Amino acid sequence: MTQSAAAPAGTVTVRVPAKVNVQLSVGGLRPDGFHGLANVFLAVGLHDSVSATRADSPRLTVSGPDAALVPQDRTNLAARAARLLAQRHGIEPDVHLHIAKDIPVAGGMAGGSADAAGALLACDRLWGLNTPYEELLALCGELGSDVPFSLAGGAALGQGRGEVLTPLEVGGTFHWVFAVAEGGLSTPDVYRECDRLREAEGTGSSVTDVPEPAADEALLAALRAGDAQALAAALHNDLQPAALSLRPSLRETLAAGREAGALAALVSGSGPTCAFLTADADSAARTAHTLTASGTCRTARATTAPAPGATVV
Ligand SMILES: C[C@@](CO)(OP(=O)(O)O)[C@H](O)COP(=O)(O)OP(=O)(O)OC[C@H]1O[C@@H](n2ccc(N)nc2=O)[C@H](O)[C@@H]1O
Ligand SMILES: Nc1ncnc2c1ncn2[C@@H]1O[C@H](COP(=O)(O)OP(=O)(O)O)[C@@H](O)[C@H]1O
Repeated sequence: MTQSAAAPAGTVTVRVPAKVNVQLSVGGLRPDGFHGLANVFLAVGLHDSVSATRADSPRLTVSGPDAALVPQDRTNLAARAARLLAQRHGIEPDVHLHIAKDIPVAGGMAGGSADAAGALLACDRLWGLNTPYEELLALCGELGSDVPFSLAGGAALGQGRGEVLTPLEVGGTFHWVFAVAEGGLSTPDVYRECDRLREAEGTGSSVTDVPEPAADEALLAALRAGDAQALAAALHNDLQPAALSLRPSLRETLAAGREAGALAALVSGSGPTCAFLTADADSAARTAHTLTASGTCRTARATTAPAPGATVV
């Protein structure tokens, strides 16, 4: 049975970061259709904001240059998050969610996951539920593999399908540039292509063929030390060959960033956004400028990491 929600408030707005995977090691395909991961997430300073306002029925709006690319029906991850939270507390999901979208859509930067985590926290506060953090994290895990990290932010090792988090220490600020591509890539398609490439190489792609992935100790030490050179040497993404196979033009984007002076270049998660680690803020600004002018991406943006997780503003 449902009851009406208590503790009315005006509007609650939550700011949520995008992520880059500094290590994405992909194990074999599990019987449940997911891959076991050693996924080292780093939250970066590109954000969406999710606002929750009381309403008579569920409603969702999206603003920002890429708003048209975001589903505005019940399939939106933010709307799903609100329904899940309401259902767990036996209340109606009557809320107007507004997403101010700045994270590239279908870009391998967990924008949808960010909106889900943001909506969960915003609705929790709007409805006066004050769900314990560990319970919010568990709800995030039900919504998607990357959603718990969007709530947590900072840096973390994601195991299982990425949802089992261990927070990681970061000893400094890292300067990144993100080259945003024209159009997105589907995450399931990229995992499927990874499996296809592994089969074609003759290594096999199932859990019995692929060794269980583990975090790279040198990479974790580089994060702890805030050492950009060491982190650059350790960056690794097992989905990169699959993303490049589906979108060969990304090779030119990666090359353009390296030529512009980045310490290292890699595809962000499932892509097609490309990520460039640079030595400092000046180098990041120069790299972003050169990449934008190169014509190998739609735009390039400089920012820093780590960023805090979902935060009520
Ligand atoms: C690849 C990563 C890297 O952080 O993110 P993106 O770069 O796309 O943002 C993640 O693993 C994406 O996580 P997320 O986008 O939350 O995926 P989910 O909704 O849980 O799953 C979508 C689909 O991706 C595939 N999937 C996802 C996670 C995982 N560990 N193994 C998988 O094979 C499955 O086909 C699944 O049905
Ligand atoms: N709030 C949302 N923002 C963006 N995409 C969403 C959202 N809700 C559902 N989606 C769907 O999720 C897909 C993946 O989007 P996104 O999370 O931005 O990319 P990625 O999984 O590459 O990080 C989109 O193509 C879209 O259909």
